[in-house]
Amino acid sequence: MSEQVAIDALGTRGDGIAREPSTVFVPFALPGETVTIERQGGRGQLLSVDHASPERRDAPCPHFGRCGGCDLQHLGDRLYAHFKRDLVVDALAREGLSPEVAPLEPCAPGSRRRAVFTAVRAGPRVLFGFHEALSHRIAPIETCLVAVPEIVARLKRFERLATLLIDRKRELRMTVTRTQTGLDVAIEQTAKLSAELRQSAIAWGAEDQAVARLSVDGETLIENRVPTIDVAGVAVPFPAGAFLQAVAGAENRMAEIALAHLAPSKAVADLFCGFGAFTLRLARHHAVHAAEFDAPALASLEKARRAASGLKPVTVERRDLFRRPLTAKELARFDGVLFDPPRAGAEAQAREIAASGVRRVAAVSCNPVTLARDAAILVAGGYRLLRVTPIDQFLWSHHVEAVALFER
Ligand SMILES: C[S@@+](CC[C@H](N)C(=O)[O-])C[C@H]1O[C@@H](n2cnc3c(N)ncnc32)[C@H](O)[C@@H]1O
Repeated sequence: MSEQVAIDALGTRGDGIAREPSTVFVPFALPGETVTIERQGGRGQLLSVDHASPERRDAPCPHFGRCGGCDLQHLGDRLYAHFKRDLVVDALAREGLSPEVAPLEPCAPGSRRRAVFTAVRAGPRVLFGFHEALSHRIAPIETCLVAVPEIVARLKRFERLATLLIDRKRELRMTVTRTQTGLDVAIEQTAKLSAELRQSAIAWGAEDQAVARLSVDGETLIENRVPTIDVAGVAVPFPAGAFLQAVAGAENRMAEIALAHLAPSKAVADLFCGFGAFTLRLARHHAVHAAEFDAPALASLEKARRAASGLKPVTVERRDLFRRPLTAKELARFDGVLFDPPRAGAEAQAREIAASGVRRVAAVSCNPVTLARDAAILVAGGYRLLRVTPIDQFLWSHHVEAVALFER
């Protein structure tokens, strides 16, 4: 049965929230709007917008509403920037922190250099695209407004490859990354490749010189060029499937902010360093110790470090920083720390930093909730939280990056 409700807030996933007659989350509805919905438990399916907010705009992408990649295209610029900044402000406030929070640093459409596609069988057809929001269903796509043009221009080709290689029972995952030397295409969960399929996949990779490498379940089928990522003038070999900041411009801004803060430091620890996106930038000015769990990422960093010239000393360490964080005692030889953990944050590591004497700390995070928790640990340990900058690395999604700067 349909009902009309008044939306009075946005939830952390960007859904409209109506509180009367009882709380319901309504995707694609905005505060100030009156909408007609059909309730399905605590969620409401939007049937019509009866009174629209002046902050509403037409979504630019034809797949908006079905494709789960972008859920905020209907927000006007002002509301969008406030919403994302507030994700950070509110998470910090819940931990009792109220530092200066800068305005949201914007992100341009067509700048995401990595896309993860899924293909599934639907009867005789193969659906290729992105997951729908909160669903296992796939929304087929003809275009994408957030990915870089080199990726968007080849959607049909990627679909062709996925259709060729998809297993009978499992869904196929394809991660496409634009590197400095071309596209890295990494496929997971394929059928066991027959000699014929293997040849077809290799031919697919050979016929498009924009493809640097094609790998299937970790095995390189064709490498036209070694995929590399440029970090501060150093070409780092890109391990298939390794973590990469999604937008180069966002990575640059995060690095700029963190490096400016750490500039007076002599020796810096870069924790959760990946293949060295911050390590190699830091190493232009400081001795750096880089720690990370992912062995291929560390091997790439090590290779790049050896080949580079003009760097200060860099040491790398494979270490599980959740179980075995650098201890306060080990941190005594550093006067700066940068940490950039996965979404779960760096609770154990934050406790050791809080107990250390390290002068300056920069925290980079893709999750405001765990960032706030870790920030509260540092503040309880005597650090001042100087400033937090939200960065829009994930355009039109409800995700936001942030860089937080601490000092003692
Ligand atoms: C958000 S990424 C940041 C990587 C790098 N700083 C960059 O900007 O490219 C988080 C990194 O933490 C690493 N990681 C995840 N769990 C870890 C753990 N328990 N110990 C150490 N590193 C871990 C991941 O492999 C990944 O490289």
